[in-house]
Amino acid sequence: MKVDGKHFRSIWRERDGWSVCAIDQRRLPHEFVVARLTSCEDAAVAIRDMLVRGAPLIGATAAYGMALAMREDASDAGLKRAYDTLVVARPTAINLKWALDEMRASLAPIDPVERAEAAYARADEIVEQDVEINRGIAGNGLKLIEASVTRKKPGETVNVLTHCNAGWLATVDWGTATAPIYLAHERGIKIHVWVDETRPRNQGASLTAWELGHHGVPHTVIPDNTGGHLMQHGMVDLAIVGTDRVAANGDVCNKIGTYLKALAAHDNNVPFYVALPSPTIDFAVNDGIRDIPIEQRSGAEVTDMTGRTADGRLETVRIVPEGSPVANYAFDVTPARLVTGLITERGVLKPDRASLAAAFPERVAAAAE
Ligand SMILES: CSC[C@H]1O[C@H](OP(=O)(O)O)[C@H](O)[C@@H]1O
Repeated sequence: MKVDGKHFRSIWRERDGWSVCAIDQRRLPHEFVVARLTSCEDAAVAIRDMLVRGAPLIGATAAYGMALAMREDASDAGLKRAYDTLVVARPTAINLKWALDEMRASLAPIDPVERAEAAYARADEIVEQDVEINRGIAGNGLKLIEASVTRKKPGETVNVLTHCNAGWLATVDWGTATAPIYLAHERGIKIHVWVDETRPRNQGASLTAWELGHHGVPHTVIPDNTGGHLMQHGMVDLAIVGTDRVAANGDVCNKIGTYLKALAAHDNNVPFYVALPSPTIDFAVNDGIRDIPIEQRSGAEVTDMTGRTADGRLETVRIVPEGSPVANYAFDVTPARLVTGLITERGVLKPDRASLAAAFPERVAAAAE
């Protein structure tokens, strides 16, 4: 999307034709730094350390990681080593394994001498497919925002709450949860976004607020615990969040705290939507709460905060007493019963197995192979 009028994507192939550029999201919102990935290991570290993050972008980065690997060693052993290196970079977003499976399916059957070129071509397809899918999510989600407009007085603003960052920074472009928001904004609909800061890494405060602000979308950053109060007082017309993995039964895995927002939305009759591209559906998992692996990250993400001092320096400070144990669960799972609908590129679906299978039969078949 736009950064002060200039179009950007979150990841792209450098002009040299082989290295890969990605916005270093650990540096935002204070610095806009573009990192250059030149090896499979670079891609794996970028995913693990959250230089790039967000399920679809993790998948795109892994796809280019496989292409970088094929430049280094296109043998069968090299292909396996690259897959095994990248697939363990983070455990929860299914897009990582989906992208690697797609790359391996394209590369394993062909002559190793052809693999590097084929890998870049397939990775480019995955990148462009993400953008097209997210445009579809935008159009399908827009209908929900337009329905909200009809329920309000003329000229009133539609207030959307979102959690974490499921914006263009979490994908190649457009985002998932933010795609309908950007399209509504472009169509002149008066829209405002309540942005959950999303402790501990503050993807909302640091990334969602940054991208909405630089694209000109009205928004307000709120502490994570504010959403319930806003919903009780009719200040949220709908919630739209992203997801890292949707189980076949419609359970939704997303950033920690999503479940609590869904509970508040259910208690206040606020529509709670989840936006996702079909590669985020895991038809191999039938019970999200039981079977989706929840990443636990370093306690330093909880004990420390990084910010800009009054004189412009970036400083990291400790906010938890030395010696106090911390727990850092990066995701939780919202049961399907709390989800109003799943906004996909093929429409807004009920969060259940039959609806998901009917919309994406090819994904069901692939999971059964
Ligand atoms: C469109 S996927 C966005 C999804 O990914 C985020 O997790 P992380 O920042 O740890 O990669 C969060 O769960 C978002 O909803």
